[in-house]
Amino acid sequence: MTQVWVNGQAMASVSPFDRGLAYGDGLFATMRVGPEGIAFFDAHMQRLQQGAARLGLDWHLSPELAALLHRLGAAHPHQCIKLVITRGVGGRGYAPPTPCHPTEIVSLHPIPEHYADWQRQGIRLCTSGVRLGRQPLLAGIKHLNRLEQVLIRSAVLPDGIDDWLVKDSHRLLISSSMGNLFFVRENQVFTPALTACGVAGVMRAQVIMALADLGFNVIVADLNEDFLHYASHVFVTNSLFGIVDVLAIDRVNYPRAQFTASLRQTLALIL
Ligand SMILES: C=C(O[C@@H]1C=C(C(=O)O)C=C[C@H]1N)C(=O)O
Repeated sequence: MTQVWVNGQAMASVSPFDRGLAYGDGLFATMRVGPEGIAFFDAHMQRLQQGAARLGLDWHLSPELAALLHRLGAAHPHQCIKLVITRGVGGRGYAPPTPCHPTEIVSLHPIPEHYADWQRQGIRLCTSGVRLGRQPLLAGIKHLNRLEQVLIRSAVLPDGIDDWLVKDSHRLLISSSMGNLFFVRENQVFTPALTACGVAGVMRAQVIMALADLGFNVIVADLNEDFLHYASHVFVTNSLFGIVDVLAIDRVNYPRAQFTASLRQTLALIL
């Protein structure tokens, strides 16, 4: 059974009037536990803090929550810890309560077994018919409103396809259903800007820094569909599967990049 803590209490429940439930009014982080605790813990907390500021949600990491997360991280290597922060209990309408008392939900999960295969073998993507709406106020943060992703993942993947490529309503390339995209061409690596929609993943930020250290010119920009043909290699990142090579998108095939394996090694991402 999934283990869960609500506001530090094991197996406690959440109010039916919690705004996370009513409006998706909150944020979340999905963190991989490596051999030495939660990977990129500070970066995850920083992104939650930035998301909270964007939503005007008065949340700060407390020593108690940090201690619980670190304790779980130490006790459950190679698992996934999910942290959900909501604005807490509110009345019936949209207007946020002041002050708010955020709800913190921590849960422990296995890492999907096929992610190790994805790392070893690479994956194939196919374009989703669901396009993301553009909302700069929410772009980049990992807020709880994920109905677009639910619609994307509700469709049955064609045979031999592992995940969806997701575009926005302007047909710009944004992400896979759950990871950030990188397109390689010679010494340049391009990744979508995510200023109108999408989630700026913690792994994306780590990979951007590591690529710069390796001497790549990393370009964060709006990318149109031409990039599918312009790129010689493509890979996708998220906090659980780390870095996964993309072998094909629709009818375009890509050889695996030489450097992604060593990047996985450098960032300690190997599953
Ligand atoms: C949906 C969740 O998180 C997203 C999905 C994954 C994943 O399935 O690999 C990883 C990180 C998130 N972008 C979740 O339930 O944690």
